[in-house]
Amino acid sequence: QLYKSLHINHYILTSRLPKAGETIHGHKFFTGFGGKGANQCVQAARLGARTSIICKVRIGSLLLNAVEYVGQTKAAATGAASIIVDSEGQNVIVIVAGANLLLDSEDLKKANHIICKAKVMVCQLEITPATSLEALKMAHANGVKTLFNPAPALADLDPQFYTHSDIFCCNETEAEIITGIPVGNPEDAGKVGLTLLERGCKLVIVTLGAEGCVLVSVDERIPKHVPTGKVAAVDTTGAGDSFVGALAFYLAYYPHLSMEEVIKKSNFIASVSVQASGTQTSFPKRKDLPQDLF
Ligand SMILES: Nc1ncnc2c1ncn2[C@@H]1O[C@H](COP(=O)(O)OP(=O)(O)OP(=O)(O)O)[C@@H](O)[C@H]1O
Ligand SMILES: [K+]
Repeated sequence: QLYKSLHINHYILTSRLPKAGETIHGHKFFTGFGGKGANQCVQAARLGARTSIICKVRIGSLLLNAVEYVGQTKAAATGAASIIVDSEGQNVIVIVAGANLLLDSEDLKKANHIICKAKVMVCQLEITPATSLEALKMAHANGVKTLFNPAPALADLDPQFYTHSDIFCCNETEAEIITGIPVGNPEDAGKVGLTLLERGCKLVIVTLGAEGCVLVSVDERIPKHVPTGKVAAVDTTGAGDSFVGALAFYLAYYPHLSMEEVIKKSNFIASVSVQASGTQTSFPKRKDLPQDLF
């Protein structure tokens, strides 16, 4: 399984968010790895998947095990995000994509052997869209299943993303930016799914937070709402990445499960992540989950 994009996150916890021009004291600072690609990769790995990430960082900035292809550059800093969270769980985030945006065709060529032998490739939009698209095409040409998560969303997404994604998985906000259809319930999500099928998608999943997901595909054009169990959410940050990582894990290791079953299991795993704080810190490990998921 393959993923893209990596950030170093700097977290600051404060009692409230600062106003423009204001300096306040925070009570905690810590760093962690982030980036949608890295988060999704971590969730899949915690379920037992063998994963690789293709990314670019500043030369000498960090060494990662579990990373099979790391391009290095002097031209930009490693991607970074500053995340300030107040006592109510509200946050403000600034991301500097940095070296992630320098991942290019040359890097993909060097990683070709990894791409060809993957069962599933997962792409997001935290690297240059053209590079993501090229990676999807390379995977597709080699019979690798492609899972595309158009995050952060772009209004003018290249239409080739639709045809080169075996599975197109977005949340409500991304669905609205991409299709112009505001999503507030499963019915709206169904409309998004049908619109994306018209644009060339084969299978669309729209995630709906506590409502679970809606699934639409060329084989089953009637939108199917797959609800998730009720849980006491403490921090939903990272739920989307936990879901996508779980989805990739099941697609690679349980290819004969029905899509509905795969989504039910992925819903469950993401619902565990919302019951703990943080992003990667909240992603469950296989040994701590009910074994009938595997
Ligand atoms: N409150 C919740 N209760 C149970 N499951 C949840 C909840 N919120 C999210 N989930 C699970 O996580 C999946 C993804 O959530 P969501 O649609 O909110 O993604 P997202 O907006 O990309 O997440 P985020 O931006 O918070 O990381 C949902 O489909 C569901 O399975
Ligand atoms: K969480």
